[in-house]
Amino acid sequence: MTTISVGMLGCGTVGSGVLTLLNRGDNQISESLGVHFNIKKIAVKHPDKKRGLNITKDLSFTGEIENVINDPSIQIVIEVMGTLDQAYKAIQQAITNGKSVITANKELIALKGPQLTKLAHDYHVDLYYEASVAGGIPILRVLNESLITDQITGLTGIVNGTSNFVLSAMKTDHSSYEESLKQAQSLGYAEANPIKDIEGIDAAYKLSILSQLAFGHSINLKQLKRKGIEGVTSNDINGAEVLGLTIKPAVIARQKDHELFTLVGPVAVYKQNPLANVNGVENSVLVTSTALGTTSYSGPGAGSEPTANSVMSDLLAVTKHILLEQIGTSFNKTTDDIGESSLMNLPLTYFLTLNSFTGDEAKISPENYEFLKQVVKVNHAYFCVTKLLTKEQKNELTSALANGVTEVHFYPILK
Ligand SMILES: NC(=O)C1=CN([C@@H]2O[C@H](COP(=O)(O)OP(=O)(O)OC[C@H]3O[C@@H](n4cnc5c(N)ncnc54)[C@H](OP(=O)(O)O)[C@@H]3O)[C@@H](O)[C@H]2O)C=CC1
Ligand SMILES: N[C@@H](CC=O)C(=O)O
Repeated sequence: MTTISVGMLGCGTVGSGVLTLLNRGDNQISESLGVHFNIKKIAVKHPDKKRGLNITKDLSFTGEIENVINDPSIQIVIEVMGTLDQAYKAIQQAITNGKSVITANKELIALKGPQLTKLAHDYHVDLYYEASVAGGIPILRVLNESLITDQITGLTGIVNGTSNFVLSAMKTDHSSYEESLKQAQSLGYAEANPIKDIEGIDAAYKLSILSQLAFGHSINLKQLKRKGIEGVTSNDINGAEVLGLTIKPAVIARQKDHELFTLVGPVAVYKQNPLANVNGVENSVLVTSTALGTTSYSGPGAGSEPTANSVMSDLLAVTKHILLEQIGTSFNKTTDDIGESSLMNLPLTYFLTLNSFTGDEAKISPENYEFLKQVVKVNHAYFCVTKLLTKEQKNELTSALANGVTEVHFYPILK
């Protein structure tokens, strides 16, 4: 039996899930791989906190990250604490100390992934981050292994469990936005700062990581236009339903020639779109590629054990490399020169909700507004579907409506 010493940074929602799965899978791992994992040290912020872990083994907690990353007996470091600068420094140090690293930290990988990949390559250690996108769905392995020889032309997905949970609860249970978000937080789905979930920041990080693997291109997050779900109202959700649509928090990247068209924000989807039925904390990624056409990958996008399962699959991948002396691989592709543009620059159809009338609301009809295709009135709100509009036509419609309506919400419609 080979013993591999592992150090962990963090023992919250994901970290405790990793310990549970390690404990549960101990015998199976020993039997199939002949390996026993020794969790040597766990660095946390509050080492004396009572954790209620359902684990028989003695665990050694420390308040010092250095005690983990500088321990010469530790071969693999699992980073599940979050943060950007601290995690970056810790992982750099762990790698230069010759340790392979597994992380669930999407912010870090989206912003510093290429640098860490290069460092891991230079130091001949592994760097894996399956848990950083779509929680329990093994989407990075699919992109990096199963589709490695295919040409990916587009990605469309729901990759933030918290946002999807909130919009689903507002639609199905008629819960308020605030209640649903609190529930997502108590279930361990939300980020330490939930603004990252609801403002689309977390989804943008994940789109950037997906894009690194699918297109070899790191999205410029400073220039990326993104929207969150904070502006989505119950009125919008109910109005969409009247027209057979559902509002979903989406990410999109479509490659056309040398341009990547991106979107991060709420969209409206018809019932036949597979994303319409992805509810609660579920995530889904639809990948369009030349050989396969469109394939879909769905599952729990956040939460303790689903995310820990992705960490475990990375842990076993690194372990196999250690056993076979093949250490020194990562999820990565070389970056090339692709331009970026907003998907909103392409012609799209939109779902709109109109409220708070200051003019003659009876005028809202396809007869009076040439760009509107369908209009339904419910009490004092109007719900509309537009024709296919260029960006200029959309702006024209917005200005025309500005005369009589003080609140207009636009959602791109995905077929
Ligand atoms: N929750 C989820 O569903 C998912 C989370 N992720 C990512 O996984 C990572 C962890 O998330 P999650 O488990 O939810 O977070 P939690 O807030 O539940 O846990 C964070 C853990 O890290 C420890 N920690 C925080 N800061 C420090 C520090 N400066 N030094 C040492 N330890 C520290 C905390 O210590 P203490 O316990 O003492 O406070 C805690 O144990 C994040 O990067 C997150 O984005 C990825 C996919 C899904
Ligand atoms: N906060 C994230 C956690 C997983 O990445 C989410 O809600 O998706």
